Amino acid sequence: MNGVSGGIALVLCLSWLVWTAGLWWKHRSPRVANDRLQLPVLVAYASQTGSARALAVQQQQALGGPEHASLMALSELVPKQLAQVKKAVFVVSTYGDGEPPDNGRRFYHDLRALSQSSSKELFSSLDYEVVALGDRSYPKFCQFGDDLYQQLASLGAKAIAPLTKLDQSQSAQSLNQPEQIWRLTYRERLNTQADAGLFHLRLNTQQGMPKWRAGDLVAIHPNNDSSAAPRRYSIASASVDGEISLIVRQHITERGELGLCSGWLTQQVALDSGINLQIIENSSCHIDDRAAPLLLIGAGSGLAGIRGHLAERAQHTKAGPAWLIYGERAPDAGQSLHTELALWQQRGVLNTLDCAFSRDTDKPAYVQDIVREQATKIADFIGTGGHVYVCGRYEGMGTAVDAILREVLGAQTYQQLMEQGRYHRDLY
Ligand SMILES: Cc1cc2nc3c(=O)[nH]c(=O)nc-3n(C[C@H](O)[C@H](O)[C@H](O)COP(=O)(O)O)c2cc1C
Repeated sequence: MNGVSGGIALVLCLSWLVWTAGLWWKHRSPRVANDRLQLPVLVAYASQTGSARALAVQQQQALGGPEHASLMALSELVPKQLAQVKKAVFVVSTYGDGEPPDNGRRFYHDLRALSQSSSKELFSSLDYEVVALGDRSYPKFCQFGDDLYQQLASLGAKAIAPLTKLDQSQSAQSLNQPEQIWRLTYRERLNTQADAGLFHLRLNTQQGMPKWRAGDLVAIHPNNDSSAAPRRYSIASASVDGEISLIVRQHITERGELGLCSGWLTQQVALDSGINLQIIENSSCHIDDRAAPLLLIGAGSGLAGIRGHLAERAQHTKAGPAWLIYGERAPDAGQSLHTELALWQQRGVLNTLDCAFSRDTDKPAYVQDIVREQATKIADFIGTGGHVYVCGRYEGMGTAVDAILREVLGAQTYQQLMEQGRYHRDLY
C-alpha cells in the first residue's frame, strides 16, 4: 500500500469510527448525566398524551424551577439511579389496561426486576410522592400510579404523602392552550354504510390562529357544556393548513343512541356554529426526524392523526419515505380523503399505500394482517432509524398491531424502537 492510499484508508477508518460512535451515542441506553441527579429533587413523569408531562412541568416550577428540581421522563432513567436522589415526585398516567404509558414501560419492567433481585433497603434514603393521572371510567383507575407507589415502597423508599389520584376531567383543563371558539365550516360523511358514520369536519377561528404539531389533539365539551367531560380527537391537519380538520366516528351507545359528543358534532351542531375547542399538546406523537422512514398504521377515524402527519411532511422537500397501512370496513369509505391520499402518492409524499377492508367479500383483512404479510419488508423499512405511528382504536387494532410488530421486528428491535422514541401511538 503506498502512502496516499494508506492515508485514504486511515481517513476512511476514522470517519467510520466517528460515524459508528455517533450512532452509538444517539441510540445508547438511557443514562442520565449524574449532575442532573445532584439537585435536591427529581420530578419524573410517564405520559402518553402529555397531561402528566404538563403537570410534571408545573410541579417542577412549584418546587423552585430547574435550579432546584430536575425534570425527566422515566424513559431517561434507570431505576438504580434513584438511590442517588433524596426526593422524587413521580407524575404518571395509566394506559392500556392499567399499564404504564410507553415512556414508562422499560423503567417499570426494570424496577420490578430490581425488586425481585435487590435488597429491600436499596432506596432507603429516597423520599417520594406519586401523582397518578387516570380516568374513572376505566376499571383499573390510576393502576400504574398505584403499582409504582407499591414497588418503590417494596425497595425501601419512604412515601411522604399518600398516593394522589387525579381523574382526567379534573386535570386536563388548565394544562394546555386556552380554549378558543372555532366555527364549523364544513362537514362531510365519508362512508355510505348504514351503521356508524365517519365524518370529516373542518373548523376555523377568528381569535388568532394557534400553532400545533402533527400528532396533537383537541378537547371538546359536548354541547359546549363545560361541566361535561371533554372528549379528545386527533387533529387531522397541519398548522400550516390554517384550519383544524377532524375525522369523527359516530359513537353508538348500547341503547342504540348516538354518543353525546360525536352525535352533537356530526348531526346536531349547525354549520357556522361556534365550538369551544382546546388544543392539547401530545408530544409523544410528534416526529422531529423528517428524513427518517415513517410507517403509518391506522384504521377508521385513526386516519385523522395520519393525515396530520402526511400534511406536515408534505411541507418538507427532503422528507424520508412514508408507507401507510390503512384499514376501513368497506372500500367506499373516506372517498374524498382517499383521493387526497392518491394525490400525495403522485407527489411522492406517500410512497406506499396498502388498504385492508374488513368487510370486503373477496378478501376481508385487517391492518395487522398486512403487517404480518409484509413482515420482512416492514423490518427492512424501519431498519435502525425509522419511526412508526399508530392511530385508532386501542381495543382490537392497537393491541393487535402492537403484538404483531413485536413479532415481526423481534423483541430487541421492538424494545429499541420504544426506547429511542420512534414508536408513537395515539390510541383511544
Ligand atoms: C387507550 C387508553 C387506555 C387507558 N387506560 C386507562 C386505565 O386503565 N386506567 C386509567 O385510570 N386511565 C386510563 N386511561 C386514561 C388516561 O390515563 C388519562 O387520559 C390520562 O389523563 C392521560 O394522561 P397522559 O396524557 O399523561 O398520558 C386510558 C386512556 C387511553 C387513551
